[in-house]
Amino acid sequence: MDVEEIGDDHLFSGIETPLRPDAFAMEDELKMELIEKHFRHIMEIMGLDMTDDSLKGTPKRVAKMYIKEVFSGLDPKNKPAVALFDNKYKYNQMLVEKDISVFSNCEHHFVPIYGKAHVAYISSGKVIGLSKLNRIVEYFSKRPQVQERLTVQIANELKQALQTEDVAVVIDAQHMCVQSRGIRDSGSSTVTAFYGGKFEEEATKKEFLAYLGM
Ligand SMILES: Nc1nc2c(ncn2[C@@H]2O[C@H](COP(=O)(O)OP(=O)(O)OP(=O)(O)O)[C@@H](O)[C@H]2O)c(=O)[nH]1
Ligand SMILES: [Zn+2]
Repeated sequence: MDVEEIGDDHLFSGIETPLRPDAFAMEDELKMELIEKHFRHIMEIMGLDMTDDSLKGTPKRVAKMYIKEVFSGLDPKNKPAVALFDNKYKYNQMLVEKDISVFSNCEHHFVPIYGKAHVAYISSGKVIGLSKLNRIVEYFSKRPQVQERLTVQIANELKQALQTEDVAVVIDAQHMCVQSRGIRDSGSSTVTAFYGGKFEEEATKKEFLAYLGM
């Protein structure tokens, strides 16, 4: 999609998540206290009885969920450590990690995006532990996201971690903002893809997609 064409460049600006330079100047504890306070205010505005047993803990739960769980990937201190190992097995073919669960949130509506990511790379002489592929997907998912940016952020991190251009990422996900509200199309899903280096070659791309049954 061309930014110029849609004429709404604030919606789709750049590969980096738009964060202010002072994004982490405030301690997590204080962030949670403030989110709790403001979320309670939102619930009060909606007329909810905040003395109700089931509701009164919700602002605190939401604050903890935002900072420690679903948006914890905003903070670089939560980035997974990825150790590189020598490719002593001399495995020089494609490695595909498929069906990695994606749980993210749409940055336009703050409702879930969920689906599967499939990532692949061809070793340049180094390998990483398999679970690190899943962890990289998880880290970038735990941000307010658009699927295009999520795809590119994962690909860039894989390139950097694995010291190769030969990486591919496909994400197939469902957006609750499309399914449960707005257009309310519960049958559609969104597929995005990144192909770098050798994956831009037709045969390599085809092999990767064949492993995915695509
Ligand atoms: N490209 C892209 N768009 C997304 C993603 N997630 C949500 N959107 C879309 O972002 C757009 C936001 O557009 P707006 O018109 O400002 O929002 P809205 O009035 O709530 O739009 P409707 O969803 O059509 O009711 C919507 O079309 C969403 O479907 C994403 O990951 N990528
Ligand atoms: Zn949305």
